[in-house]
Amino acid sequence: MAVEYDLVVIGGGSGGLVVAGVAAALKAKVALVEKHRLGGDCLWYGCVPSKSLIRASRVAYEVKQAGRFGIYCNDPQIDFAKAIAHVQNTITTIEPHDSPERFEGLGVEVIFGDGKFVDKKTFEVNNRRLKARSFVIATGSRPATLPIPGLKEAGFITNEEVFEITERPDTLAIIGGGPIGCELGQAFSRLGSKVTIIASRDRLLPKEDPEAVEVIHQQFKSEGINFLLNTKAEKIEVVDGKKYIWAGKEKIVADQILVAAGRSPNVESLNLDAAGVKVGKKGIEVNSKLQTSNPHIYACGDVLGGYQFTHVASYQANIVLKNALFLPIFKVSDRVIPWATFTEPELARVGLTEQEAREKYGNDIRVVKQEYADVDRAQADGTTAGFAKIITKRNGQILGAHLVGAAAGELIHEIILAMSHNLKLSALSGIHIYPTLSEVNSKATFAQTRQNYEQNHRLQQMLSSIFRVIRRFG
Ligand SMILES: Cc1cc2nc3c(=O)[nH]c(=O)nc-3n(C[C@H](O)[C@H](O)[C@H](O)COP(=O)(O)OP(=O)(O)OC[C@H]3O[C@@H](n4cnc5c(N)ncnc54)[C@H](O)[C@@H]3O)c2cc1C
Ligand SMILES: NC(=O)c1ccc[n+]([C@@H]2O[C@H](COP(=O)([O-])OP(=O)(O)OC[C@H]3O[C@@H](n4cnc5c(N)ncnc54)[C@H](O)[C@@H]3O)[C@@H](O)[C@H]2O)c1
Repeated sequence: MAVEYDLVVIGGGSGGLVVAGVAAALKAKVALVEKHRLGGDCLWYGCVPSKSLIRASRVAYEVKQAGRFGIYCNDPQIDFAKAIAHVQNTITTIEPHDSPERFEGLGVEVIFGDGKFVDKKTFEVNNRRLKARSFVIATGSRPATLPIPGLKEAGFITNEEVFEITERPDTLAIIGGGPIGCELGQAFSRLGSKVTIIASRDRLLPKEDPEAVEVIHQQFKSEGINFLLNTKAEKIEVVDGKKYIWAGKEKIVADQILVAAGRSPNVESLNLDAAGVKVGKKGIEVNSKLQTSNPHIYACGDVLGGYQFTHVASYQANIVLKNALFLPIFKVSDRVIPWATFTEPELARVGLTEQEAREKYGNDIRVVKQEYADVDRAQADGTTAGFAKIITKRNGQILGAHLVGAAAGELIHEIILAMSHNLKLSALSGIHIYPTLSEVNSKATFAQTRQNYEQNHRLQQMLSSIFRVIRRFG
């Protein structure tokens, strides 16, 4: 039976927009169904506003720290509402890139509405029944809710409200020590809030290399950010307009509570049972071709509950659109998935951690660590905290890298490129501009070469003998 569309995409965020835009550019007939507004979490409540607020807070911090360079300023006067205005202006400037007009111009039919599947091949929205060769679910995620007694009654904010408050809370309690809790915790602290992060695990950012996280712990302590580890918020009460949070042995008082304790996939309203699409504990289940349990329905992005990043949603979107429009032969690989947490210092990673590499390859691995303090530019900039840790197989094949330090989120791209092209660690030894922070990568390779040389006693003896002989002949 003929169908109206090649592709119906549900959800117009980082994943869905890539699928819809590229498919339309390839001349496929595409409908994009969005329940709210195009752009998704990244534009409205995620990457864009958080990085804009972080920038404002970094300026405040640098002004406060300027004395160490002999530059004396009064403590910065912080107009919080103006910092938020910078955040909102950034969104407004970027938004046209994700606008319905732009996508309609690309040939996508944009339909606003909250629809549902009625059977395995039909999606219904605004009383219209859309039939397509393939569907893509890219509905993203939302903040996970916490069953903490008193939380709802006390009131709280999540990433969906935090970028719109115009009054800075004097005291802020954050539940969750993941990337949202840490990025926003540091930003609010630098903008003048007294911040306490309540984290259920034994360290902040538990998905990251423990040594790298220790650098963040030290920085947070030095900035007066309070964080409680191995602690859960247990109950909340409001007394005289203040929120009191019982957490382990502590009772924290806060003007505002930010919940950042993980994500839930947006699947409930889609009637996925009718479509034969299975949902697991974390999100929609897919195979390596990103097909759901119904092979004509694909899914990508946060709704899978896997790596929840904009660039991963867009990587997956590119696989989905090829499989959905042409032949389902393309597979995702998680060998080279990078990400960065934009605290200061930044923390970036790609590939395996040291522990994962040891579990997989036993003693066939090498770990090389290069401190920022040995990089001249880091000394000049006064950004000496941190290191690059690169994990390789004995033959030099790069398995993973963890950078914590200034501009780590930029510097890791050299390693991502090397890993993507299966280049060995030695590929990073090429000429690097002096003095730049990127020398942290080339110095790591030299450190590895030096380590190898120091362990190779035969080579050292041989060279010694050769030079002895050469010296005899003047
Ligand atoms: C505070 C914060 C900071 C972040 N910072 C970064 C960062 O620095 N770097 C990074 O890579 N990632 C970051 N992320 C993660 C990033 O925002 C997400 O991984 C990314 O947006 C996921 O894209 P997506 O397409 O899966 O979902 P989204 O971009 O959220 O898009 C989903 C879309 O589907 C729509 N939708 C939902 N339900 C339905 C329905 N039933 N019908 C139709 N439409 C529906 C939504 O309205 C939305 O437009 C951050 C996230 C947060 C919360
Ligand atoms: N720079 C970036 O790329 C960036 C920035 C922010 C968010 N993100 C994405 O958004 C996702 C969601 O971020 P997140 O920080 O909400 O989630 P997360 O799941 O990564 O971290 C949440 C943390 O909260 C803890 N937690 C859960 N329940 C708790 C409780 N009751 N009390 C105390 N702690 C509790 C968890 O142990 C976990 O460490 C991230 O995983 C990431 O994929 C990315």
